[in-house]
Amino acid sequence: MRLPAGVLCGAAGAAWRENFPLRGRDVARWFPGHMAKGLKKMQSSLKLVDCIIEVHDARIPLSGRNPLFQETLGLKPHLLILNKMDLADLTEQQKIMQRLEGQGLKNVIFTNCVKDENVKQIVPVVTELIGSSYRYHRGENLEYCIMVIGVPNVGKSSLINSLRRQHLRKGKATRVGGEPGITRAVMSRIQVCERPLMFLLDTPGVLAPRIESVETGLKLALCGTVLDHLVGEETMADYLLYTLNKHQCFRYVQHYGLGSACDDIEHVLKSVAVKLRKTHKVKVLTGTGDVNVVQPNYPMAARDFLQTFRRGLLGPVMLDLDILQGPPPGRD
Ligand SMILES: Nc1nc2c(ncn2[C@@H]2O[C@H](COP(=O)(O)OP(=O)(O)OP(=O)(O)O)[C@@H](O)[C@H]2O)c(=O)[nH]1
Repeated sequence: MRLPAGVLCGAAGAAWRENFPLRGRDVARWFPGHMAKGLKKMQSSLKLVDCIIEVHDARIPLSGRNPLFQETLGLKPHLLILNKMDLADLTEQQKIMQRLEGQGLKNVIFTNCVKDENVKQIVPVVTELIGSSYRYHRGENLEYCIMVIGVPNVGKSSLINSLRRQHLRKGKATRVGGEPGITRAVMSRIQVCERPLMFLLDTPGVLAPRIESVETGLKLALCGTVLDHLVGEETMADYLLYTLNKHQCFRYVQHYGLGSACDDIEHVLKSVAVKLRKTHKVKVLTGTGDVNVVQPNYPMAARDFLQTFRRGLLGPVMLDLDILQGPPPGRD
């Protein structure tokens, strides 16, 4: 594993890396066939749709949304759901809302679809949005049809299931999974509410054909929207460590019993592997013959570090803090 230059280990407050050497594999071009097909089908079904709910991850409220959605589906009333709020540090929520408003996004709700938090706010907002728009193609039809869109793994299916629990007291209608790309069948039409009679169309997660930057790709990958092996788990673990240190989120130190915070991913993963007993013996040839050396299992340690983060056990984070702390667009 290559080590980043200028690594520092020490107590909280030490100087952390100012930037991340961007050496991820090309995340920027992951656009599998089912996504292209999905987007086409979504466009062709638009005439049936009264409103669009776009679900995105609350840890990256300002980056990683698919610009194709705006270009191709932007004709309908739009509600942005920032889901997984339980995993996000929302200290700067006001600033986030201001930035989104600057992008023309006025209807935004933060949710936790596992615990059904804030999900009850959605139907009234959608009803209001549709009421104030001209449903020229629907005439007297009193059914509401909403399309749920978003990049993979942000909780689109979970949102539909949560709405059903809240309004119909019914269980799962659509499959939920921890890996991106679970929903592949386009356009399952699912009832979520009786009054008003509301149906949601679940859609497959669609990433932009070109992600705007490698850093955005890494943030999307940390949130689980891109398959881990496409980026490389050890690169992602290093980006995670870099982010946690930069944001002074040192819960990982206690979680893994590290003694002190550290900016050296090799050192951290070694300690993680030892703690998890994920080590193996390798034969090393020396001048006096073969010697068995204990080697940490870096890939397994990296996987555990990522999964622990995604479960929220390393504390809430705001991966777009760099954007929030920078100048608003158009003022640099
Ligand atoms: N912590 C947390 N996890 C959530 C939340 N909502 C969904 N999840 C989890 O996120 C993962 C993905 O959820 P899905 O509902 O399958 O996401 P999706 O957007 O439909 O995924 P694709 O089908 O890949 O596009 C699952 O493991 C869910 O349990 C939330 O609010 N908080």
